[in-house]
Amino acid sequence: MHTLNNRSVQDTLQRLHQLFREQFEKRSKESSTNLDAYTSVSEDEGKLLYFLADYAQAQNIVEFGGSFGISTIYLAAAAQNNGGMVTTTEMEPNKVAAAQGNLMDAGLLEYVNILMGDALNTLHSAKSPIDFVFLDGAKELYMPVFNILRKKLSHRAVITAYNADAEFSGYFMNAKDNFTAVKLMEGRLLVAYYYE
Ligand SMILES: C[S@@+](CC[C@H](N)C(=O)[O-])C[C@H]1O[C@@H](n2cnc3c(N)ncnc32)[C@H](O)[C@@H]1O
Repeated sequence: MHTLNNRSVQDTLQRLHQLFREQFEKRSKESSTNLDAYTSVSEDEGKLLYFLADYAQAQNIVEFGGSFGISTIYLAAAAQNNGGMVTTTEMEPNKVAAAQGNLMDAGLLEYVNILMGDALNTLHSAKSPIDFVFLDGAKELYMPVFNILRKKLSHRAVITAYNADAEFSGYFMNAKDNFTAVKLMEGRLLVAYYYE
């Protein structure tokens, strides 16, 4: 059975998606609020990440920007299927604590290593080879973060990035030698496939 279909995983995801929908609607009425804290992948986007990571048989998955752990749950479900682990990064301690609780509720905490702090510092400790990358932290850091990881990519790594800016997307869409890339989910999700 798919790990994603486990009762504990589904109950936790449904609770969190519902909470985020409510918080997003409430906060979007307060124009001064930074909505980043209330944004996560949607259910369809999370499922797509799960499908990709699972089908790639990814064992070593790295995430930039774990927040409260919604996307991390989808990735960790794939990691469990493949006997692997997710290394995720989050700079805000309150979010790390919340993510730990949410991953525990989903029954997936043992498949996740959370690096607390600035990913530009913490990700140097990421182990190689990396099979799957999901970038969803500060958009201007996608390229510096990717540059930390690129020497550790496995032969057929999959790189995914949420709401990447034109410069980052352009690099992958045009880097024809080693990458082939596509934008999915109305352009929100860049998926690049590395071939060494
Ligand atoms: C949009 S949220 C991530 C949402 C999450 N991926 C999901 O779908 O559930 C972006 C997160 O990246 C974190 N972040 C931004 N810059 C970071 C950095 N340099 N290092 C670590 N985390 C960072 C923020 O604190 C925030 O929680």
